[in-house]
Amino acid sequence: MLKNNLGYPRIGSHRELKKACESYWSGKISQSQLLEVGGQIRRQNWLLQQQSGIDLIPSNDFSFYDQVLDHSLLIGNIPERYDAILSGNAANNQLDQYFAMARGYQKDGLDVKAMEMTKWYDTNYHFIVPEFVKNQTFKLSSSKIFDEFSEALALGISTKPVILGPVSYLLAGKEKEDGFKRLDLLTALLPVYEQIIEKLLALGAQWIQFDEPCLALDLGYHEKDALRIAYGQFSTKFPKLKVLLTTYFDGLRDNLLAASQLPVAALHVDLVRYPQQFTEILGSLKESTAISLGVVDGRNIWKNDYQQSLTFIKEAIAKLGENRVMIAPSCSLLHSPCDLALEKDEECLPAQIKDWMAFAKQKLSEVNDLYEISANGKQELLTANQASIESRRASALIHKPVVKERVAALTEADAQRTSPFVERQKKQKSLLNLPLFPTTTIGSFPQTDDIRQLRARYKKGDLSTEQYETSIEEHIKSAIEWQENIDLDVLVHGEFERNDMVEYFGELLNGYVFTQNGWVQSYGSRCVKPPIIFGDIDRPEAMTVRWSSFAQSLTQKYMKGMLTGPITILQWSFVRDDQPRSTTMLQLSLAIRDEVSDLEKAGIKIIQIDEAAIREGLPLRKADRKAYLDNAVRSFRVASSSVKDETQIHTHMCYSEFNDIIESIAAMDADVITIETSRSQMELLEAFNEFNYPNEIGPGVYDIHSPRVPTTEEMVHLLEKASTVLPVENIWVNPDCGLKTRKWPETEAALKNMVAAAEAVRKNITEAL
Ligand SMILES: Nc1nc2c(c(=O)[nH]1)N[C@@H](CNc1ccc(C(=O)N[C@@H](CCC(=O)N[C@@H](CCC(=O)N[C@@H](CCC(=O)O)C(=O)O)C(=O)O)C(=O)O)cc1)CN2
Ligand code: MET
Ligand SMILES: [Zn+2]
Repeated sequence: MLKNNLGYPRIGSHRELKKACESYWSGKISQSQLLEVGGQIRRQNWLLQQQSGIDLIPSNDFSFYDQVLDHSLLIGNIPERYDAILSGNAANNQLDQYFAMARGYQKDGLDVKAMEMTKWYDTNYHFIVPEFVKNQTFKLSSSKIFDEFSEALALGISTKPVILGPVSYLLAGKEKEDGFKRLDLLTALLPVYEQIIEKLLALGAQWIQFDEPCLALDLGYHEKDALRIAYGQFSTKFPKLKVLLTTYFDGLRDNLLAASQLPVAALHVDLVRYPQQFTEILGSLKESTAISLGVVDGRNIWKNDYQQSLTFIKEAIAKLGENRVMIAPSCSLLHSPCDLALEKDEECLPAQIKDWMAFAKQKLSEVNDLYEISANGKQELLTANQASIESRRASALIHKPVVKERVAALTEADAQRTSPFVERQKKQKSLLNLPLFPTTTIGSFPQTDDIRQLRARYKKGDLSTEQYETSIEEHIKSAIEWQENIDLDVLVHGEFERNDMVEYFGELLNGYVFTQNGWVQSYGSRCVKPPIIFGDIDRPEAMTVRWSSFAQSLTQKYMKGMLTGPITILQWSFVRDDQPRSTTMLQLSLAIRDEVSDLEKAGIKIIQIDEAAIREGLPLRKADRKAYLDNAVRSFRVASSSVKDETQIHTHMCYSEFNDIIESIAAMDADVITIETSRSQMELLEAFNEFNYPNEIGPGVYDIHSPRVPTTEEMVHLLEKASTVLPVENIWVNPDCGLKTRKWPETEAALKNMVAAAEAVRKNITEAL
């Protein structure tokens, strides 16, 4: 029985990789220093996994930015526009070209945009979307996967290289030209995979892990056929190769036969997300195929219930024999924080609650424990585990009857604004009196080192509350003056008091605990520290009113109140697994609803409730979507419907492919929605157009994930494009998302250009009339 791990967090337990990458990008360290940090992290991870008793230790799960982008380089899928990065006198090499693809490049007389980025399945991890053209060719173009295998081997560890499977890779990308389908490229792609396999086998690899998470999606005949062709071909050409095929994030369901009949040495399944089909899977495996049991949750932080996992392990052994069973986490541990042992602050995380948890490092031990219990009869490990599980189950900390009663008492009327949108719009237009194409931003302004240090010093106790709040007020004051100067129409306070749009609220709500070091990669060097919901949620006191009313008191212009909505708070927290997500979401809705009412009472006329993560939380399988969307819409409406008609409710969503959920977006009935659209050149608006989306929309006119400054002309162009599909009186002008990750100089330049673009478009329209 092998102990298998699919992937380990690569950020380093103190975010060493983040710090090194950002230092390299700003010219503070050399490339060789950056490479050295990468090497140290890999070494530590491999040794840790070895010490934890893992047999199948992954390599090539490390990445300086994103593993999908690494894969595009591996197979030589580099869009032509990035060729320029390597030529000329800039002395760039492949790593710089790689970062240019991820982040854009605007120096040495070059101006190249970043590639599109989007969410990886239903996670908060973002990948760089592969681009495909009609006569796409592929060519082995990076040695990373081989170098890392050799590097581990030099440490005495024979790893299992991890590679994104050809079908999931093709499906993750986008056609950039008409006249072909990306799956047609399989034939051109497979020879490069074969070269990779051949080289890895020559280096001594035994197992190769092929990730095919697309098996968790609704697949048609062509996709299943592509899997059959690819893995059929690998097994024919490489009889010695041991393929470990993985699927995760949902069950196989109707893809069971498509997966179980593939000629692979082992099939990994996610038994946390979808235990229902387990017996059926065991019964349908080919005789030569082993099963890797994904029993330890790679997506949440709760301690594994050994008793429950052991039932799977026992059943698998009984049916297949020990040699055909592996124990594993459900998916790559990329999505887990690194090490629970680093949490030492009882105020953030009380010992009693900490005892219920496991982070990546602890999850490796859990895999090992499960092995020790089932193979070596170490019952004491089971006894200790069951004591923790039982203490959580029976804990009085978790349950608050008043909260449960309030959720149970919610009515239809609680989820309903007073008047329909058309009437609200009239009242709002006459009250707010904004120009056509009103300009605004999404909420946050740059989180400078200054502000982070301020927060860090306050947390440490080096600053008094008064000193801290005075400094935050100064930041707000100068942000408001600054926005008035560049002549934005609707202002924001800048979110300087927030570490993160979800963590901040988690810290202010009951029912949450949080960590000091529980970082998880979101994209590139950006990490999040999801707060943890362990019990029933309520709001002890107003959370944002103090800052919003202070900000509003400084200006005649309208200030947007700024909240994170229930769907997003839930999606970006680690959630309890002892009640349905929809129940927790409604508890959050009520907390936000009370905050909305308090903001309105304090005189705030525009309130934005961010639902950045609505699309990300959408179930991967169509069959599950309606229930999710109904709950999500209801939750948003409960959060937003207490206000009078004149109060304008905004929402904001990022990375959204809305085509399939546009009805639900409309059903949320926000007066204004701001969305990400710029990297996809407003493609998205077609869905709003086709559906005749009635409410107001701010299609983002520039990409904030890149430091590149957009020109006025390109934003005018995007706004004109938007005007052809949307009624002009419904269009707002704003960036794609918040500006917290940007620096002030580029923010200033970009927003000035944006205001100029709005003015130009207004002028064109007036002249045309
Ligand atoms: N939860 C969440 N998910 C999201 C987003 C989001 O905003 N939040 N946005 C979308 C894109 N994803 C993003 C994810 C992270 C960040 C981001 O900026 N993260 C920050 C960390 C934010 C944070 O919590 N900062 C804390 C802690 C800061 C810190 O690093 N402190 C230093 C000490 C202070 C210093 O001297 O710098 C330390 O602990 O070492 C704070 O500001 O208070 C980062 O990686 O740099 C941005 C976008 C989608 N998903
Ligand atoms: N109000 C938030 C901000 O501007 C919304 C971000 S969505 C990831 O940062
Ligand atoms: Zn956003």
